Amino acid sequence: MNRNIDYHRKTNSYYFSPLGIKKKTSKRTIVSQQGPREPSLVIHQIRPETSDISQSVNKNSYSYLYPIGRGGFGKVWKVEMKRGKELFAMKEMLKLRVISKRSVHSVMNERKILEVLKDPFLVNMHYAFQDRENLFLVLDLKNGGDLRYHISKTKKFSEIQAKFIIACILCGLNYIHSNGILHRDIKPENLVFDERGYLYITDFGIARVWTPENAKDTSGTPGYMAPEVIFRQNHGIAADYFAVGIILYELMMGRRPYVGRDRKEIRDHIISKQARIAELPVGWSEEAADFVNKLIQRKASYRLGNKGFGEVKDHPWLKDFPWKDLSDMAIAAPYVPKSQDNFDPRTLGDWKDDIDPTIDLASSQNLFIGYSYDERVFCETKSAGHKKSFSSV
Ligand SMILES: Nc1ncnc2c1ncn2[C@@H]1O[C@H](COP(=O)(O)OP(=O)(O)OP(=O)(O)O)[C@@H](O)[C@H]1O
Repeated sequence: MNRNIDYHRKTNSYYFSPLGIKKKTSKRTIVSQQGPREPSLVIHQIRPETSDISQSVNKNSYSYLYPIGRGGFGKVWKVEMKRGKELFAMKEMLKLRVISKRSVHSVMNERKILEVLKDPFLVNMHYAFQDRENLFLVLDLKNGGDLRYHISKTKKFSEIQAKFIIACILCGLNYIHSNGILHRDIKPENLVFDERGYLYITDFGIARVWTPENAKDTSGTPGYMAPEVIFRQNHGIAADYFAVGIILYELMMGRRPYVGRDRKEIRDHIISKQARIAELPVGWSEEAADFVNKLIQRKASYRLGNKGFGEVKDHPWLKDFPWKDLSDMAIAAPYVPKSQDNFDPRTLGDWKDDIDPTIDLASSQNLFIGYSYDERVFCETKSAGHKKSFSSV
């Protein structure tokens, strides 16, 4: 994995660093702008040796086994790499759909961040490439379904099960934070199990490099968003720990502490009252309730985790947790998904989305997520008229 800022002499451009793209000094517009909603494509050249992503891998390098899910832009397939027979999940994203949903920025952001992050507690990316119509990400295959699915099925978890689940999240989160990145969308939908019951963090669409000045925008999912994010204040790693507290609250109580139909209602609840666990559910310890209450502190500076993973793992609830065995994946998980119970094939029906008819097909085909076969270019789309990237956030 490349951990240095990369410099491309010919184009005078800097690319990937451990903290994302540092600086771009050269760009070349290749598609003319014909209307206010059409994309213009800006190509940034990068050196092939700066990346793990090999340009020789493409769609034909895989045998498609069957679809295992449906994302916002296309199907997710279980695939087998022809060379080596390794199994992966392949996320297929229709370029027209990505542009129509103004999500180019988040898709490219995810790809850039996954390029630099590699950890056993994340869903890692192995390859990124495209054909004329689709972008593809080849990811670790995690067959156990997401935590949202399991919460809806299981309702409440035992303390032992919840502790294991939270410990997996904390391991992944600690790795992400130690690379200077905030995930900013930790929630059950973005946590997936493998068949053994280990849990992995996925979806880096709105993750970002943390710097004190830049983390002021509001993004995330209402219900899991820390108050400082909702109120557009500067935020850091404590915002991700707040989401962990909400998840543990949910595993313990079977509901979330701050609910509402929209951001405004949730915001009103947060303003009016500090949620806390006052009554212990049967079978749960005082330490667990204290751990949750400290993580869901509204004020970030008082929140457990504000000073980092060290203080979280020193909390009495986690005091004797076998971290080394967890990171060696040597513990039998106390909650194990039943095989094949995590995916409803009916969700793979036809898309009824409206693809924006004004998007120029030829332009969309020039959207690259990996290297194009001959030019080795990496591309971002900018919205015409405004100097602003398409974005879903
Ligand atoms: N790495 C993976 N291993 C196994 N299944 C996966 C993997 N990634 C996704 N899936 C399956 O595909 C479904 C859709 O995943 P995806 O990440 O594309 O969802 P999404 O967050 O809605 O998409 P998007 O980020 O494109 O909006 C998941 O709910 C899951 O069932």
